[in-house]
Amino acid sequence: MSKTGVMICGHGSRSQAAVDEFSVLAEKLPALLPQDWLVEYGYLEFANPVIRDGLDKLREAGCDRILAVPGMLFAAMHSKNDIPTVLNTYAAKHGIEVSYGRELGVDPKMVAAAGARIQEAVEKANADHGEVALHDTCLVVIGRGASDPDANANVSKIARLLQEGMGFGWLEVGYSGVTFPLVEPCLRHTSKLGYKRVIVFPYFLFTGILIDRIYGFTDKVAADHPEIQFVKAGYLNDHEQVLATFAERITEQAGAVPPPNCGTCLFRTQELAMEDGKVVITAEDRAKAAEGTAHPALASVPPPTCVMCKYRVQVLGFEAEVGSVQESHHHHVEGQGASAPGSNVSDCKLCDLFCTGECRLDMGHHHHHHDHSHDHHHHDHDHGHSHDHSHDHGHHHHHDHDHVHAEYPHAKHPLGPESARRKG
Ligand SMILES: C[C@@]1(CC(=O)O)c2cc3[nH]c(cc4nc(cc5[nH]c(cc(n2)[C@H]1CCC(=O)O)[C@@](C)(CC(=O)O)[C@@H]5CCC(=O)O)C(CC(=O)O)=C4CCC(=O)O)c(CCC(=O)O)c3CC(=O)O
Ligand SMILES: [Co+2]
Repeated sequence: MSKTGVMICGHGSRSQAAVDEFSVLAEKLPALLPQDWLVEYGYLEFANPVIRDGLDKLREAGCDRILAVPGMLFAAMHSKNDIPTVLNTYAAKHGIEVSYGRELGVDPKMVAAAGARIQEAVEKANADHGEVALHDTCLVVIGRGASDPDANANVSKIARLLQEGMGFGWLEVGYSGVTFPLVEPCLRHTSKLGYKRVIVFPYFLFTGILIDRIYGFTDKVAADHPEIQFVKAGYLNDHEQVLATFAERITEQAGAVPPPNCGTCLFRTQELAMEDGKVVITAEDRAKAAEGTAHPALASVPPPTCVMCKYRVQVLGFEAEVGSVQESHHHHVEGQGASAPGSNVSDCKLCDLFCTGECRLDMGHHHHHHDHSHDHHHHDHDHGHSHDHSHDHGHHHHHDHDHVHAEYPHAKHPLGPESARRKG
């Protein structure tokens, strides 16, 4: 008899409160799954346990089939690159089957959960400050923001479904980082529209550094506009419809047709970071392995996750990224702990009340991914000669930058991360 393990791959944070909230959700999930399935969780960044720890526990408990899911709202860098690389590296190392599910994505259950959080905020504001009609209220949805236009566009889609479903007078969409507009410029624009009440809703799973940033900028703009009621809505957290979506993302992997899966993407070569160097799995090898199976990515009508994927097809403005190598950048910040440098704004020279992200502005593109490591390890980023020292995550063999990561095309947009720069 085969034994099934479930691996929930969370984001992780330097904020202990964020990690605590995630673990509450992960511990509620087994109740929604078949009784004989074992469930573990782990984090991609900062927090412990890391994803490998959870996989170890499942393997040691005798699971020979592992169903992994990204604890992610949308398919961007983490869902499409980091997590599938961590999982496939583990599967290759231990000769165990690890299947990979889809992101939570655009789903009516997620929209219902978001709608409930907004409704709670509206009711509380009406009770505290008197009734304001939804037609006189502007909804602002803040997404995480990524260098993946499909993920960013899906935030807009969810936002529209919320505005239209609930009947708000107007809608604006902003992002907490990477893309544009960021929270502050978004709210400054919103404040010009003449709405009496503005509901700021972070479409986020958990609290953390970014929620503090979103609420922090909201307070800042609100202080400049006493004529407008700014209402901070709660984030998704462990809403029952979020839990139901997670459960579906797990169980659907055990169905007859597997869900679209970035872990077996037939359009990209993948690099696994094994302890003794990199292992390259070419797109051709993956296609060969998929022959004769009913993998949905092979269908003439691609599944939703793949339709607008910048790695599969040319997407306006992102043409350079088709077929780029799939690999993980996150080994540097894995398991550093919730008290990793930067977790405390009081240690920061640039920020007072919350992390604005200004510290990241002058890091080079590669440093964008490797910044945390520079405080702890010394990578000299030498190209083309082999290093004879070894260090724990064993990625040094392929740190030769033999391929270039496309930079986010609008990194310098004035309403993007640049807007956090303190002028003068
Ligand atoms: C504070 C920080 C960590 C720190 O340094 O402390 C942090 C924190 C968190 N991110 C979360 C989510 C996501 N992070 C990304 C992506 C990136 N996040 C990165 C940095 C940072 N993220 C630091 C602040 C940097 C700044 O100043 O803006 C980038 C830039 C660099 C990198 O990670 O290498 C990389 C860009 C990759 C690209 O180019 O696209 C995506 C999108 C994606 O998948 O790519 C998602 C949504 C996934 C989904 O869809 O759910 C959550 C959970 C939120 C929740 O609960 O929902 C937290 C927790 C928290 O807020 O504490
Ligand atoms: Co991240």
